[in-house]
Amino acid sequence: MSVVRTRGPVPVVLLAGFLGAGKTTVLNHLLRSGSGLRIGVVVNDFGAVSIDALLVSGAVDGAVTLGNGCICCTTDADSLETVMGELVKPAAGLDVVVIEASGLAEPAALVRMVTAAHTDRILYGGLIYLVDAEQFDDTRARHPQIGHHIALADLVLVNKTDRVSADRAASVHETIRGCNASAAVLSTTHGVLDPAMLIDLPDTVADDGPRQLELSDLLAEEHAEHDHADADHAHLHDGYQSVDFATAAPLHPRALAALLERPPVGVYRVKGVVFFDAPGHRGRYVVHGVGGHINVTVSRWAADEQPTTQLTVIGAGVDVDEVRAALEATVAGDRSTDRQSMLAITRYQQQGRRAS
Ligand SMILES: Nc1nc2c(ncn2[C@@H]2O[C@H](COP(=O)(O)OP(=O)(O)OP(=O)(O)O)[C@@H](O)[C@H]2O)c(=O)[nH]1
Repeated sequence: MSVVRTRGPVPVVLLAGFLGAGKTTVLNHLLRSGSGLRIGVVVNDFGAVSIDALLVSGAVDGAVTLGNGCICCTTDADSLETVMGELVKPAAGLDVVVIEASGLAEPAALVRMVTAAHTDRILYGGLIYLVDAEQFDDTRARHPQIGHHIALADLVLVNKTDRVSADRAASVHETIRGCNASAAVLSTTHGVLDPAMLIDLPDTVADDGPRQLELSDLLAEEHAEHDHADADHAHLHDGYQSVDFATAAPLHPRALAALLERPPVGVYRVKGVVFFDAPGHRGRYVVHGVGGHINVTVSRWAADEQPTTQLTVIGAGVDVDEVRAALEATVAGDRSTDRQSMLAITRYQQQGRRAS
């Protein structure tokens, strides 16, 4: 499908949602969809190292990483504004900029940063909020403030509907409707979203329409409640820790599988790129662990890419030293890696198999 190029200000769309909901998957789908839309990308990760930058498709017109923690707090508004300013310059020739927030970012803070950007080249293009259909109830029970995040969204994607029954999906839609009666709510699988939605989010692009008024009300309300620092409005990332791990040494597949299958207490998310030195398995393995599901894909290393491992582990109340030790224990060292031991990892190449 081809998309008509926008003129004038460039819409900046926020893509948010809890850890592992599928934000990078959506982004990669949009980038590979062949829509003709030129998409600039800003990625932000909770950890100091941006794994998402490694996982975003190579075919990006403009990609910038904002590292060192959630954009909503640690990265200052000025650097985001500078990055957006560069991407929306006419010379960049972009039709839309998508900011993929970290899975623990506060959407309200991000919306404020984009709407406050002082340039007439930037148009706030709206908030796309993803939820993981299977994990939604549990996540919301742990983090009630997710209801406030959904309230700010223009489009809510109920992703991973392949993992739930139609009734479950309908019940998630109903809960979302209870949080936000005006947003469009769509079910998706593997983040398949029509790229045209990016420049035509419902009720977002009008400068002075009712949704804009509603948005400022919501932001003001969010701000006021935030000041009260009640439990609901603690930042999502409060209490979460991340541990980054990088090594040029190959990992041992069984040791990594053990970490993914039985992660240290509190770990919710593991993601990264992994190098094994097994015959026939020297490719670029991308591994994901999200709330008990493990998924592995393999591709070739780029010609200029040095095979190395980079992993990030994120969890609440984790013992950082224990996680670091568990990560270090995945290095193969003297252990030999044969085809047989690779089965411990390749069995998860089947989409989203549960750890067993
Ligand atoms: N079964 C299934 N798996 C999915 C779907 N969408 C994404 N995934 C998988 O979910 C895992 C996490 O996806 P990501 O796109 O990395 O999630 P994310 O929201 O960017 O993660 P963070 O940036 O860590 O918050 C990956 O293994 C994806 O392949 C889906 O619709 N169905």
